[in-house]
Amino acid sequence: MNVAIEVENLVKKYGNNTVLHQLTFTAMQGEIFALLGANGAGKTTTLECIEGIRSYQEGSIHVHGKIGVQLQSTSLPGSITAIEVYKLFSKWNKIKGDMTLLERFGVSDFKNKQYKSLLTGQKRRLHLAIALVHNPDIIFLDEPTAGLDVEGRVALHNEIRGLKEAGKTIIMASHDMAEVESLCDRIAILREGKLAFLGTAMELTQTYYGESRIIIRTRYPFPTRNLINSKQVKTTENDQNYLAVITEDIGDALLELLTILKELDNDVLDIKIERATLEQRFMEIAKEGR
Ligand SMILES: Nc1ncnc2c1ncn2[C@@H]1O[C@H](COP(=O)(O)OP(=O)(O)OP(=O)(O)O)[C@@H](O)[C@H]1O
Repeated sequence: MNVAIEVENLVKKYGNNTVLHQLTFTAMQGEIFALLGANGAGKTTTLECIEGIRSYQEGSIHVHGKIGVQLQSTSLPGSITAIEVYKLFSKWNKIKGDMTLLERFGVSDFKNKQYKSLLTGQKRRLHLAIALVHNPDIIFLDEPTAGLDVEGRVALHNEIRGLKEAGKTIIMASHDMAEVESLCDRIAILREGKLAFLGTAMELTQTYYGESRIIIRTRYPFPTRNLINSKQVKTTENDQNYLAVITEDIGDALLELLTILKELDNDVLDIKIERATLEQRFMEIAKEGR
């Protein structure tokens, strides 16, 4: 896999306020890469530095390919029609706009409507068509499905997957963890302008000192006094034949629980393990930086 974007030791200051501190990461060609962080963490600043519309003080950025940027909803005049917007951007890119893109994103259905009267989903589809007009290699999406209904969301997610299949690199900022989990190959989490996490969604929920919950249903009640000296089990909830324990080590805790149950000649009827969700993990890293 080839590199699409290389950001190395990026430092950005607004006046005396340093908002990006030696930021380093790489996005690969053909991956969907999420840039996450709490408000003010530096996502927009990072994207704008990569897009080349913001200067920075130190470090380097290398972008390997043509970029396309999805506009924010407020960026266009209200009286212009959808087709005029599309032609304007085609002209700006010195190309004859590919009208099949309008069909593909359903823009043709509302091409003569004024921008101000478009629904949120229509605006997003138009913005995506504009971002793709010059057939870019790397596409920047900012909250691509915010404000869309379920149907619009699913349709747009399929389009984004289609772009990836066509070999495009997608860099997206999103606050929607379900969207990030289902779409993105890798996630970078910024906290106060520093990289707090870089990896897959799976790594984000699995690797960690995070706590998990083991819930066991047994044939007979489980006397919790058996767990008083346990190193693995932090807290327990016990209700007749249900036992729920919190642990940082699922393997050892499970082994210990099953051994005790065996000794007591108690049967296990069901075991359920609940891990931290992506949302919980994101909150921990983005807010506390653990
Ligand atoms: N034009 C500017 N002038 C001065 N400070 C700025 C400017 N733009 C952003 N900042 C500051 O830089 C920091 C990072 O802001 P940025 O908008 O990049 O964060 P963000 O993660 O995109 O936040 P959000 O999720 O709210 O969009 C914040 O402290 C913000 O106040």
